[in-house]
Amino acid sequence: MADIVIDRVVKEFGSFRALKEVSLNARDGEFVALLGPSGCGKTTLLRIIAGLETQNSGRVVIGGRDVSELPPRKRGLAMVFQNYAVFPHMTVFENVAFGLRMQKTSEAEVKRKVGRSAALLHIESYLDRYPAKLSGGQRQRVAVARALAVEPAVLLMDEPLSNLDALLRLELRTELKAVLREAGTTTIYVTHDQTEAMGLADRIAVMYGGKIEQIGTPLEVYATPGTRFVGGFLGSPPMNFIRVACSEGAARIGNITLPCPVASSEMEIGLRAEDASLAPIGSGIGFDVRVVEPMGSHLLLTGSIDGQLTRIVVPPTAKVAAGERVGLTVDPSRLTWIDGATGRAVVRA
Ligand SMILES: Nc1ncnc2c1ncn2[C@@H]1O[C@H](COP(=O)(O)OP(=O)(O)OP(=O)(O)O)[C@@H](O)[C@H]1O
Repeated sequence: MADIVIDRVVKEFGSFRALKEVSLNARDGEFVALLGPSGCGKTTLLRIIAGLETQNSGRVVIGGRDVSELPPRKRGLAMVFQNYAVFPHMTVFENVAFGLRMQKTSEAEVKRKVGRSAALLHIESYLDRYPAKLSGGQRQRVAVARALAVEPAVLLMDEPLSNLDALLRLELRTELKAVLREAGTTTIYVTHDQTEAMGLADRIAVMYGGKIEQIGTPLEVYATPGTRFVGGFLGSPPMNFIRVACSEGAARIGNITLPCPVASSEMEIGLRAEDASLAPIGSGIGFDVRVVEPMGSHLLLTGSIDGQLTRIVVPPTAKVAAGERVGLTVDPSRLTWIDGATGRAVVRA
């Protein structure tokens, strides 16, 4: 069993608190993505799990063993970082074999495990080459193959795909997911790329300002954000937030009335761009279209509801022009109600 428990970890750099009592559990074999904007503490948390950084307080427990005081090599984990750290003076074979040789694995076993790992990452055909003769994507595959060759119970990855071009990133992402699922490796993966986190992870921990804002499956964090930050960080375009006042159990938005979950003068309605559709002429919430962008699979409409910036997506064949006022229909059950004062989603009673 290689579950990971991060228990109330605090990290300070001088007087700056980079991690504020962060707790997180990853189950055996689970893939957890740490997602958040630059500076939110993702890398610091990963480095603490790895043992490359020491926390001020809190514990890291891997597979039931408290590793908080152990050096990295004694924690039973493998790591892959973004600047593909392959050794230039070693062939691809020797690079992949590196961890196995450190463990004094027999030659026959080295051959078998390198072969298996290389096959998983599709690098068998260049095992004899040196890294200088490889593309960035191939080098990154070598780094991942090396990490997997030792069959780690826990794999830590920090933006491992960020140096690759978009197509290669997509290809390697898909492979990584399949390979890690097959191997049953518990993985913690740092990224600021929401598509990567959504595509790869069993659960996403969304971080902000040294804290975990929310943790859940990709669908949970996307469809039911717990805070304004999470709703705004996930999704492209991000969730819309429209300020409304709730009185006597109802809020007015555009020219329609919606039932309010709580009585508060300061509420925001979180509306996903794809959760609004065009209403028959003369009905729905008034939406003033300012810009129409044809994106191929859909039209992105930027405009305003009650003077507040709103972006929605509609089918590519929709007849909408900039400067028009159209009506929108929304499904009230898909709206997120945010308390404007706290930024937290309101759970309906
Ligand atoms: N060695 C250090 N000394 C001082 N401050 C640090 C140190 N390492 C990180 N920090 C600060 O801690 C905060 C968190 O940094 P961290 O690298 O964990 O963020 P991140 O979420 O991984 O960001 P990015 O995506 O940009 O790598 C940042 O404000 C950073 O400036």
